[in-house]
Amino acid sequence: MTKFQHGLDFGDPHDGLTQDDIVEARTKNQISPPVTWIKGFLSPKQQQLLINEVNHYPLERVSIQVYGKQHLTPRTQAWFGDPGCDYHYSKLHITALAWPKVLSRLRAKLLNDHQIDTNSVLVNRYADGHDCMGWHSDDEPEIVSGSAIASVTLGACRDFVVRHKQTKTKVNFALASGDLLIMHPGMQQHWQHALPKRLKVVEPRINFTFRQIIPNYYR
Ligand SMILES: O=C(O)CCC(=O)C(=O)O
Ligand SMILES: [Fe+2]
Repeated sequence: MTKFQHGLDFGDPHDGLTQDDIVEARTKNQISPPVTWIKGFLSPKQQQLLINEVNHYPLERVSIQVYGKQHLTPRTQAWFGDPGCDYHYSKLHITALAWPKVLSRLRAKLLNDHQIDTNSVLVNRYADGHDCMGWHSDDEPEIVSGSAIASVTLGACRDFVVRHKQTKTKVNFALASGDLLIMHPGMQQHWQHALPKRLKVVEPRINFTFRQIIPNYYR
C-alpha cells in the first residue's frame, strides 16, 4: 500500500516559486487539491467480496433535469445510509436504503483506518467508458460542513479529473480498483470534479462516495 498527499511530493513543477509562495498557494488551494490518494486500500479479496455484493444492489438510471430537459443519468446508482439520511439530487428525493453487510464493513474500515465518520454513501456504476459524470462539487447543503468525502473505486481504471474553480488548474487521478481518494474539507468549496468518458474502456467501474450528511435535513 502506498500513501501520499497529492502535491509537492510527487513531481509538480514549481519553477520560480519560493517555498513561501508554495505554502501560501497551497493554503489557498490554488496548486494542489486537498486530497489524499491511497492506492490499494482494499485487498483483492475485499474487492471481490464487495463486487459480489454490488451485483445485488438495486442500481438504476435516474431521470434528472439538465437545462430544463429530462435525461437519464449516464450511469446507474443507489443510495444507502442511516435512517433519515436521505439525499436530494436534481430535485429528486432519494430515501436511504439500509446498509448492506459488506458495505457497512467498508464504512467501518474508513472510520477505523482514517477516522472518516460517514452516515451515507452514493454508489455509482459505470457500465463502460461511455458512462460518465459531469463537472460538479459535492456541496449539497445537507452535507456536514468541514467533513471529508471518501471515494472508493472498484473495477476499471478511470480518470478522475479535478479542476480549480478560479484558476481552472486541472489535476488527473487515474483511480484503479481498490483505491481510496479522500477529499478533505475545502475540496468541494474550491474545486470541481468529473469522470469523463473514456471510449476505449470496456469494463465496468463502481465507485462509492461516503459522506456525512445532516439527518432529517429535508423533513
Ligand atoms: O465515480 C467517481 O469517481 C465520482 C463520483 C462522484 O463524483 C459522486 O458520486 O459525486
Ligand atoms: Fe462528486
